[in-house]
Parts: sequence; C-alpha cells; structure tokens
Amino acid sequence: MMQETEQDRAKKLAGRKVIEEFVRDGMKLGLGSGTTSHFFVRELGKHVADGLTLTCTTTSRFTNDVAREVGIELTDPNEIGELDLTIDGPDEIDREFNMIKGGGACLLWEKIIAHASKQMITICDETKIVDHLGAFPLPVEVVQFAWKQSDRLIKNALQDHGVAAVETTRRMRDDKPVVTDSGNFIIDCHCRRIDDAGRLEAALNAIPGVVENGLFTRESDGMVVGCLDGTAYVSRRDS
Ligand SMILES: O=C(CO)[C@H](O)[C@H](O)COP(=O)(O)O
Repeated sequence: MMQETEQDRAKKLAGRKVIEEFVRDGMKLGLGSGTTSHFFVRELGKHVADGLTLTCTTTSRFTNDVAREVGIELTDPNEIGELDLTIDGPDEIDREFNMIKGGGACLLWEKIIAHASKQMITICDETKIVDHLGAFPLPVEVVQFAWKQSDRLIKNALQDHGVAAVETTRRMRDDKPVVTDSGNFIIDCHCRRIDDAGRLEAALNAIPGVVENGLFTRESDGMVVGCLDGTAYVSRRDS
C-alpha cells in the first residue's frame, strides 16, 4: 500500500468539503478527472450508498470506471441536459480563477462538461494555487493529421502572446504518443509564465487542428481548497 501524503490528505479534505457545501439531493452533476476528483468521486459514492440521489455524467473514461466502481450510476452526456454543477480539479489555478487543466489529458471533455453546467467548482489542495500560470506545461489537444503543422502554429501563437523561448513537446507515455479519449494528441507547451490567459486561450483555439487547450479562464465559479495543515476553505469568484 502506498503511503498517504499530506497532499493526498488535503485533496480528500477538499472533496469532503465540496460535498458538504455544494452537493444537494436531486442535482445533476458533472464529475471531473484526476486524482483530486477521484478522491471526491469515491467520497460521493459513500453518500450515494447512504441514499443521496444524483444524476451524474463524467469528464473521462477513467472517471467512468471510478464512479461505477463506487456504485454511482452514469447518464450519457447527450441525455442529461443542463447540469447543476461540475466539480473538477486544476493543475494550476491563480487568484482570479484562471486555470491550467489537462495534466491527465482530459481537457476537452472537461471543458465541454464545465460549459454544460450552471456552476463549476474547482477542488484542489493548496499547492495548486499560483501567482502566475505557466510553470505547469500548458496542454493543447490537436488532431493527429499534420500535427506538426499545428505544433508550429501553436509555437508562433505563444510567441505572439509574449511567451518567449517556448518549447513544445508531443506527450508520450511508454515510448508511444498519448492519445486522448477523443483520439487526439496532446502538445505540452513549456511556457514558464502566461500573462493574459484569456486572449491566449482564444488564439490557440483559432489554430486549425487545435481541438481545445488547457486554459480555463471563464469556467470556475469558486474553489474549495484543502490545506496541508488539515483545514479547508471556500473561495468564490466575485460576480
Ligand atoms: O485536468 C485534469 C485532467 O485532464 C486534472 O483535473 C488535473 O490534471 C488535476 O489532476 P490532479 O487532481 O491529479 O492533480
């Protein structure tokens, strides 16, 4: 058994707190991807077993497996209609609620489900909060056809948006390119610092071959943060 780290404990705290503060009986919920979301889904499973009624859909095949394992029934995203709430984790989040997501290669489904929801709440441990986005490589999902052309245009767009000396790499695992749940590649952009994330998000999505990118600048309505000292807090976006 792997030993639980302080960070794992903080992620679990965020998962418990988001259920307490935001999840209500009868809701239609979007379930995020990544380790923090999976802690939350496992916790949610206990509430469902105790009688909480929810209609849920997920943001990845991996989350489908976790949800089913803990007894949460899933509804096809085409059948569920508008969701009340999506709960998902970031790779980085700044104090204006701009995020980088896609460390688990699920950014496309995550963005679709976030936009299908009336509200999105981000859950994370405190190490995910940053002053400036960009230390975490920004994932961009591209179609496989002529991906090197998209890659070249992505580099140009990053430079045009003030990201200097940027390197990009096609994501690999076990010597094979990572293929997303939608059959695309991921280009990781090693930016170091991103200023004006909103403009960059739109510019990247305008490149032919780019399906979506991991900048989420409008989605999160609030965050629930688990801290390493064992406390948790909620922070809401000013409307
Ligand atoms: O965007 C994601 C997957 O595409 C994840 O939500 C993100 O990578 C956070 O994961 P974790 O909770 O494991 O740090």
